[in-house]
Amino acid sequence: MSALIEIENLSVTFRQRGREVRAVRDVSFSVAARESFGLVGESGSGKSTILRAICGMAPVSGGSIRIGGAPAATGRAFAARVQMVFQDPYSSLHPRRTVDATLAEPLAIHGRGDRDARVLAALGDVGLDASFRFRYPHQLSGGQRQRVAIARALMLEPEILLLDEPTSALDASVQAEALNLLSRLRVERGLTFLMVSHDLAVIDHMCDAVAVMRDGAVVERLDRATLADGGAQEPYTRQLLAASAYAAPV
Ligand SMILES: Nc1ncnc2c1ncn2[C@@H]1O[C@H](COP(=O)(O)OP(=O)(O)OP(=O)(O)O)[C@@H](O)[C@H]1O
Repeated sequence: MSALIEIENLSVTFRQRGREVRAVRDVSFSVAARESFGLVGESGSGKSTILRAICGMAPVSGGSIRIGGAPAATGRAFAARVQMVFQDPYSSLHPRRTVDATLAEPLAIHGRGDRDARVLAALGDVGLDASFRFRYPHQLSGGQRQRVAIARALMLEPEILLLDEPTSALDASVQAEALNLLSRLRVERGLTFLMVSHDLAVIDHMCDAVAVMRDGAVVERLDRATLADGGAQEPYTRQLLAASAYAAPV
């Protein structure tokens, strides 16, 4: 099976006040259709920048990003295939827009009909009943807000979700519910996930394979079984494992 997401020798360089920050250095990995792939690493290692580069929101200075064999692009057709869910739904949802308006917006932009039915179905898909439809973000809990953000990302029926620490702003119990919701939606809709987390327990729960990043580069790639067996080779990965709450099964 050919890869759905192919990242080859990707470099991203920010220029700030005459100084260059090489946030991503020569990174390569690929993600098969319906796979869930994780990017882990400490803060500042370049994980979010890779997701942003895929969406055309970071200055790519080398290498290539291909989606379904074609160069990643911006624009409507791309947005319908690839959607992003951010860490903090409070800042990613418009404070003065109701849930209804938030969910209907992508439909209007892309000229999709059946507005009301699609909005209600989307709410149901993320476990929210119709009473949430006309609420504003401040009238929702953190977990409910993230459900709305996930529903919005799914409105155009994308193939790929880019998930940037999607549950790290949530309490532990709510976090588990949101992860279960994402897992269920992935299976039901045949989605492909590329997920950033600093938490190896989350990655272990969600991902088939993972790339470990440090200083903008991938230091190790592991599949889930190797991660769970404590088979990481790189000292840096072992440090991350030791530092996270993650306990490998014995
Ligand atoms: N717009 C920007 N301008 C300049 N430098 C940036 C910009 N965005 C990110 N960087 C830098 O790029 C590097 C990688 O940042 P990135 O956000 O990708 O890391 P991360 O691994 O996702 O970290 P975190 O887990 O804290 O989100 C950091 O050194 C960061 O300061």
